[in-house]
Amino acid sequence: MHVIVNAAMSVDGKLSTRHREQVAISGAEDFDRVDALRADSDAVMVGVGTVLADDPSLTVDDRERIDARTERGDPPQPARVIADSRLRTPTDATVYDDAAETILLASDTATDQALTEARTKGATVVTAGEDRVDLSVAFDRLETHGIEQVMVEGGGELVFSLFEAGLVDELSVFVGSIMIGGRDAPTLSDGDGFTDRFPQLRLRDIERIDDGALLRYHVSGR
Ligand SMILES: NC(=O)C1=CN([C@@H]2O[C@H](COP(=O)(O)OP(=O)(O)OC[C@H]3O[C@@H](n4cnc5c(N)ncnc54)[C@H](OP(=O)(O)O)[C@@H]3O)[C@@H](O)[C@H]2O)C=CC1
Ligand SMILES: Nc1nc(O)c(N)c(N[C@@H]2O[C@H](COP(=O)(O)O)[C@@H](O)[C@H]2O)n1
Repeated sequence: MHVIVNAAMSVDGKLSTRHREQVAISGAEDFDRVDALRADSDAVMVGVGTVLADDPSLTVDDRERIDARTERGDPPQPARVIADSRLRTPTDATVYDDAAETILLASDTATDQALTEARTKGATVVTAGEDRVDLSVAFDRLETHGIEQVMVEGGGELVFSLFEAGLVDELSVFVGSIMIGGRDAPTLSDGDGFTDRFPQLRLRDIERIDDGALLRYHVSGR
């Protein structure tokens, strides 16, 4: 599995405000780059925190990119993958529309009722892990669904866990020219944080986009 994490953060490293309300940090050019990255992926993944905060669509917008996917034999849209141990994705969430396949990664804590509801809404549920989703096991199972490249869009809890598990191959982060602040505002990598064996990244390139900077890294490991 090839895993690319992509996110947009303020100059002070925040993904959104302390209210966890979505902030447009990227400009038009960066959102278009994100659309192209989605189109090149088999799946677009977020944590359930992002679904609850943003109610995202996680779909490709550009018609030509959708057509190019079908021409090469891929589904028109990448699958949407949500790390959602207890199946908290609301039944009226946009990810339950029929625009793309939706795969919920759950753990053993998901109740039978929640499993039935999610499946009734049309989602595929993949169970991995006792408490939280075991991301390594879940990714192995996604590979059996033909998913070889995943683009992860956040949020900070999920990004930390992926780095902690050594599952990230590439990171691209757009640094927008705004300051958000707030000790409780989500950052690019939250979770418990690292105290040693910090993940090592190698800067691949820097590009000016909109009024910000796109930083692209290879992840070398811990
Ligand atoms: N600027 C940007 O590019 C982006 C900004 N955002 C912002 O980030 C915020 C949401 O981020 P955040 O709250 O961190 O939420 P996340 O999207 O990272 O979701 C976190 C949740 O995922 C579930 N989860 C399941 N398995 C795991 C695992 N192994 N490791 C970690 N989490 C797991 C957990 O819930 P459970 O235990 O119930 O399963 C956890 O609470 C919002 O404010 C959103 O607007 C989000 C994405 C991109
Ligand atoms: N790349 C990027 N730039 C920003 O400024 C953002 N706020 C985000 N947020 C992510 O995009 C998702 C919304 O996707 P849809 O447009 O609804 O498909 C959101 O959930 C975050 O993951 N990303």
